Order: sequence, then C-alpha cells, then structure tokens
Amino acid sequence: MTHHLGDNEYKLRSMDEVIGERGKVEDERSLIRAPSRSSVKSPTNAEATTGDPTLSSRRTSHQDVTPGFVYILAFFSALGGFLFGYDTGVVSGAMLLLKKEMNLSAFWQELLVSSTVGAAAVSALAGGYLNGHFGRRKCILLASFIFSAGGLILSLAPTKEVLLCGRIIVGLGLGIASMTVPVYIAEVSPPQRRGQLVTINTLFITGGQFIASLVDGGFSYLQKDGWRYMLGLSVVPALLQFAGFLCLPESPRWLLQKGFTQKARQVLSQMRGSENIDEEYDSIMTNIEEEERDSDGGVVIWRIVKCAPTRRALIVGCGLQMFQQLSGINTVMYYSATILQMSGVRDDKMAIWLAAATAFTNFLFTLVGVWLVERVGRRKLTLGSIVGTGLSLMVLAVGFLLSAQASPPVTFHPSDPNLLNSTCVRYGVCEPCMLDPDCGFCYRENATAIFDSSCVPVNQANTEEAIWGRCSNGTNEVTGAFWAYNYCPTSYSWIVLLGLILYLAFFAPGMGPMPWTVNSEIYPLWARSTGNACSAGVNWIFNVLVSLTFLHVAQYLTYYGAFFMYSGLALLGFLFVFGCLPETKGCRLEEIESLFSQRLCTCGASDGQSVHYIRVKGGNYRSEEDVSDEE
Ligand SMILES: O[C@H]1[C@H](O)[C@@H](O)[C@H](O)[C@@H](O)[C@H]1O
Repeated sequence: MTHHLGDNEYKLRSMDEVIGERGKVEDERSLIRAPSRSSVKSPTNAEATTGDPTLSSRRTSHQDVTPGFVYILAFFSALGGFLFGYDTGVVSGAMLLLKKEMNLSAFWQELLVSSTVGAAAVSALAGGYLNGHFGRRKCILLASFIFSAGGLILSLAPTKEVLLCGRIIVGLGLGIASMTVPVYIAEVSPPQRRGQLVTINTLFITGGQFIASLVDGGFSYLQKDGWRYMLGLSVVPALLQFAGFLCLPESPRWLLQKGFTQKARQVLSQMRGSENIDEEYDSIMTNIEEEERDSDGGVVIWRIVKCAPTRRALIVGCGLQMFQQLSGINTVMYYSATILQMSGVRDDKMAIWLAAATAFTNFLFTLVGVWLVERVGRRKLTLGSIVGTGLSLMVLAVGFLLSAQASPPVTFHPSDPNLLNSTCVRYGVCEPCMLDPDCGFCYRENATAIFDSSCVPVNQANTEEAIWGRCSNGTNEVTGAFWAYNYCPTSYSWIVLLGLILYLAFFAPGMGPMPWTVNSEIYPLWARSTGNACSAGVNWIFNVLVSLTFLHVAQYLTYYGAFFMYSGLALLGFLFVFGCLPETKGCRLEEIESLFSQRLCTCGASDGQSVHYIRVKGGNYRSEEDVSDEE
C-alpha cells in the first residue's frame, strides 16, 4: 500500500541511506540519527572509500577511550545498586536474631521482609514522575537520603512497629534508586560502553547481596543487638552516594529536554573528554525537537500505549522484568541455605557462611555478564542465559524428585498424648512431613541408613528445633538425633547442589542484569522515566509475589513440582525473548526506538538483517506495509 506523505508526515529510512541522501531530500528527516556538522563537512578516508559517513564516525567512536569521569559517575550511581542488594540481602540474617530478641511471630517476620519489597514497587512506579520532573540527579540524591534515614531508624528501632517504618522507608528508597540509576548511567555513557556500565549496576546489586551475607555471618555471633549493626551499616554507602552526587552533574539528556542547552553541552563535553560532542549533541537535540513536535501532550503512559513502537518497548521491558523474577532467582537465593543443609551441612553457622558462598557465586557470574555484554550483545546473552537457567531449574527439580522418591520412612512413633491432635503423626514418610510447615523430621543416622525417625511438630518460635522430644534442643549431640525442617535427608543432595551452582552460573550473567540494562535503553527520552518506572514496578511486584507464594506453591506442587514450574516459566521466557527482544548493542539511545518499528514476536525472524525505516505521525515503521498494519 502506498502512502502519500503530508506536511507532518515524513519518511525515515535506514540511517546510512538517509544521511547519504540528505543533500538531495531536504524534507526527509532522520529520527534515528542526525549527522554532525563535522562529519558532513570533512569526510575521512573511510567515508571517501565507502561513501558511508556513519560507518567512519561509528568506527572513530568505537576506538575512543571512555573518559575516567564516566566511570566515576557510574561508580557513585551504582552505589544505589549496592544498597538495593544490601538491603534486600541483609534482612534474612538480621531476622534470625530479631525474631528471638523481639519475639516476632511468623506474620511479623514476613511483614518485615515483604514490606520493603512492596514499598519498593510503589515508589518505583511513582519514581517515573519524579524522574521526569526533577531529573535523575535529584532522584538519586533523594534515594540516598531516604536510605540513610531508613538505615538510621532501623539501627535505633526500639519496637517492631518502628522497625516496620524503617523497612518501609528503605523500600521507598529502593524503588526510586532501582529505576533511576540504570537510566542515569545509560544516559551518561558512550554507546560502545553503555551496556557494560549499566550492567555494573547489577554487579553492585549482587555485590551488595554478597557483602550483606558476610555482615550477616560476622554479626550472627553477636546475639544482642547484632541486627542493629547489620541493618544500620547501609548508612555508610548511602551517605557516600549522597556526598558524591552533591558534586556530580545531571544527565545531559534530561538537561536538554528541559531546555538547559548550555549546561547540557558543558556536561556532555565534560563526560566525553577530548571527543567531539557535536554529533551526539545534535542527535539528542534533533530527537527532542521531533518528539516535541509529534507530541500531542497528555499523560505519558497513555502516549506510550498509543504509540506502537513505545508500546512494544514497554511490553518487552516489563516482560523481561517479569520473567527475571518468574525464573525464581530470589527463591533460589533465599532457599540456598536449606539446599545446602540438605547436602549435609548441619551446623547453622556453617549454613550462613555457605549462603555467603552462594551470594558470591551470583556476584562472580554477574562479572562474566559485564565482560560479555558488549562482546556478544544483549540478545544472545539473555537467550543463552535463559536456556541455561531453565535447564538448571530442571536439574534442581530432578534432584528434588529423586530425593522425594527415596524419602525416608517414619519408623518411630512417640506415644506422647500431645501428639494425638497433631497432623504430623499422620505422615508415613519424610516428604509430606517436611512440606507441612507445622512439622519437622527428627532422625538418627549411621554411615549407611536412617533410623528412629519421627515426624513431630516444630517450635514455631524457633524453627531450628522441635517443640518437644529428642530434637527440641536443636541437633542434639547427646541423643545423636538430627532435626530437619523444610528438607529431608537425602543422598541425592549433590544433584540439587549441582543445579544450584549451574543456575547461578547461567542466570547471573544474563537474566540477572539484562532486564535492567535493556530497560535503560529501549525507550525514547520522553518515555524513558515512565517506561523504567513501570518495568521496575513489575520487577518488584513479581519479586514479592514469587517469594510470598513459594512455600505455598511448594506445599501444593512439592519442591520438584515448583522447580519444574519455574523451568516451564523460563521456557516461556525464552520464547518471549527470542521473539521480542531486538539487539541494542552499539546503538545510540536515540536510534533504539526504531528497533521496535516491527510487530512484536518477529525479532527472531529478522536477526541481523538491515532495516529500512519510515516515520509517519510520530511513529517509526520498518517498511511502508507496516504503516498500514498499525496495531
Ligand atoms: O537483577 C537482580 C539480581 O539478579 C539480584 O540477585 C536479584 O535479587 C534481584 O531481584 C534482581 O532484580
């Protein structure tokens, strides 16, 4: 179908073509890229031989060394990621001490953990408005201020109610930081380093989780008030970030959008060192002008939904965040201590240190992601990661399945009258006994077998022991009886352990960081704050959903059922990523909108092909047919 382009309608083709014909077709304008004055005026040898000015300028920029200032900016921003990881990670260790000292019921424990994540979901959504209105820098300052205040309140909290306030305040900071930091880093980075620098933010998240587990381990010996240090230590990086950002500049893209052109130029040249910034400056400027001209005002989220390319970007961004959480990372991390106990680590203190080893593995493999992201690109990295994640989840599930099939029987039935009312006595084998949150498995073992095993009620105030009997004082050296809560003794634990390690090795380089990295790049400037707010909100909402439902899911589906389900969800995630995620590596932020000009779920079909764009009424389309096909 042919389209007649009116005054407001203009064509947008592939970047190279548009720039090549720019002299000839005055009213054809590129949204994707504006040529720099310098590149048009003075062609280099490469342009002369290939006739391709884009190629030569892109090559030049690829050879450029990123100025140190950008690394400083990335470091101070990523402290927000560190706080994200620290505050979400530290709470499990703090809770072990808190529940004893403050006599917390299971409900209060759950409330203290999930209130932070819930508050983060709300503030991430609200962060879109703050970000667009006040700028990235002020939002980061606000988040670090909130983190400091929250940390202080937590460390001094006299009652559980004050603790809850502190946890909610920290959550509010988390939400804002989680959506602002990746956007800020993406906007200050040069295209060839952007993926790596934004991925460093996730490295800081997993680094924060690892440091939190070390702090948990260290202070777990301090029974009185140890939790105050654990929770309060987050004030240090928060204050460091606050002080740093008092001296650091606003994102040049936000400055330009708000009309602070002089300041934007100055900041951009500060960030690019000796590099010529004309091309980048013009490109951002042209983009903003076109966006303003095409904008019909109105609420941003509604504009995003109405405009096909941004709508698709939003679906991809939110979908990635959803599948990240649905692949069960936080369940695996949270459950790692139990998995390790299953493999025969009986000492609680030892389990805490081994959980630190799990967090370290997550951190280490995120580092692999930082190294790979600019080498293999976001798409391949995410695809490879999600396939591996799905397979490792299957290994985990098979490990749990074999353990369930070989579940040791109950051979010893204590004749205490208190037991008559308990559901625990009805179980004949360990598997259903451990799936019941009210019961645990008490047993003895020698080198070859398990014997004298019983299913007895757990002490709800301290799940590390039974409410009475041989196991009521934890692992009892005298009677030689062991207490297993939430797991069964098994000789297949090595498969589960293998699954855990494989899971982290595959998840951490791709599915961990890429949803954040990709979201920071795929929206045009006018939609960036809102797009990231929505996708970060989705991440937090699914985070709280998956962690709150895990134990119930495991109760209904058993552990192996739950992990098979997660691997099924990872498979769905693979299909989604394969169909919908385009490669954004090396593109300038202003170019990326055009990658969503095609219908969703066609990415897999067009991998690596060159594209032609036309732009009609504010939208980018891959071909003239797409215009007629507008969804
Ligand atoms: O990308 C991060 C990272 O993978 C963390 O380990 C996880 O706890 C977060 O939920 C996730 O968003």
